[in-house]
Amino acid sequence: MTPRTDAPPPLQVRDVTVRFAGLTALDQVSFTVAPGTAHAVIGPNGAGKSTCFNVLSGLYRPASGSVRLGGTELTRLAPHRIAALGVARTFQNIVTTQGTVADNLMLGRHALTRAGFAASALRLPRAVREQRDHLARVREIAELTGLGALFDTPVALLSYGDRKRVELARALCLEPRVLLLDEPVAGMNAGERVRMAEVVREIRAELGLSVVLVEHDMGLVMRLADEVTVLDFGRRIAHGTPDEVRRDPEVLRAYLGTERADGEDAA
Ligand SMILES: Nc1ncnc2c1ncn2[C@@H]1O[C@H](COP(=O)(O)OP(=O)(O)OP(=O)(O)O)[C@@H](O)[C@H]1O
Repeated sequence: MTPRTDAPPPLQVRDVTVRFAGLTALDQVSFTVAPGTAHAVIGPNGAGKSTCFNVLSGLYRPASGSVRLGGTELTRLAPHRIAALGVARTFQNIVTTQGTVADNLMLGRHALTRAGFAASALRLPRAVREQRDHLARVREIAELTGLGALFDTPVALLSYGDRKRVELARALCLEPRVLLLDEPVAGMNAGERVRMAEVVREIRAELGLSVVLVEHDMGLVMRLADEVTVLDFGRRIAHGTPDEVRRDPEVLRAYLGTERADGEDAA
């Protein structure tokens, strides 16, 4: 019910390979997300970033390799089991259009609800108390993500940027120890991007969780990430701090003609 206070375990990705028919979408990819750090996975279109995220969250099962959260192997677990272990994700495309911000965040608490359906429906005292505690925590998460003033607003009335933050807040309602952010600023305007970057920084500082980020916005990646893994055609071609990867000749080559790894568009 209360926020998790223990440090997140390391997330270790080792030699992960994913094949679709004849195509190797991930080819023996390895990286480690150290506890409490922000780790970005970047690369040109088709590099394997989404495939990597889908492996981490249990939507895809790799042909070989392992993903371990602390001592627990994740690759054989269903997505809801992985979420229950404290790995929550957001999705690129917003699907939320129904209910208020509060309703959506309470849905994010579902997996943490102990009182059964019958107890809740009958409004038994334990269920009522649990519901009240969840609502209080959900309100805190709304404040933390800048949604406090919009708590009772229907999601359908929100701007795109605010709705993306509802998605983020809903993932936080699982009290994750590792947060997977799939293109968190895709489709946002400049102001919304800055706001989202601030929120991600704040939630990391406040909740001490690890963040794994897939993102095309290189400026955001360079500002937020402690470490960066660069994929190209399913292979890891570089790895290091933002400063190290932005100078890496392989990375510059991979991005040539698409975008530069230093956050500037290629001329
Ligand atoms: N379900 C699938 N079936 C077949 N091929 C797939 C599937 N998902 C991804 N691929 C292929 O695997 C490769 C990696 O795709 P992926 O979506 O992981 O790349 P990405 O780096 O996320 O790209 P983008 O930046 O364009 O989202 C691509 O060649 C893609 O066409």
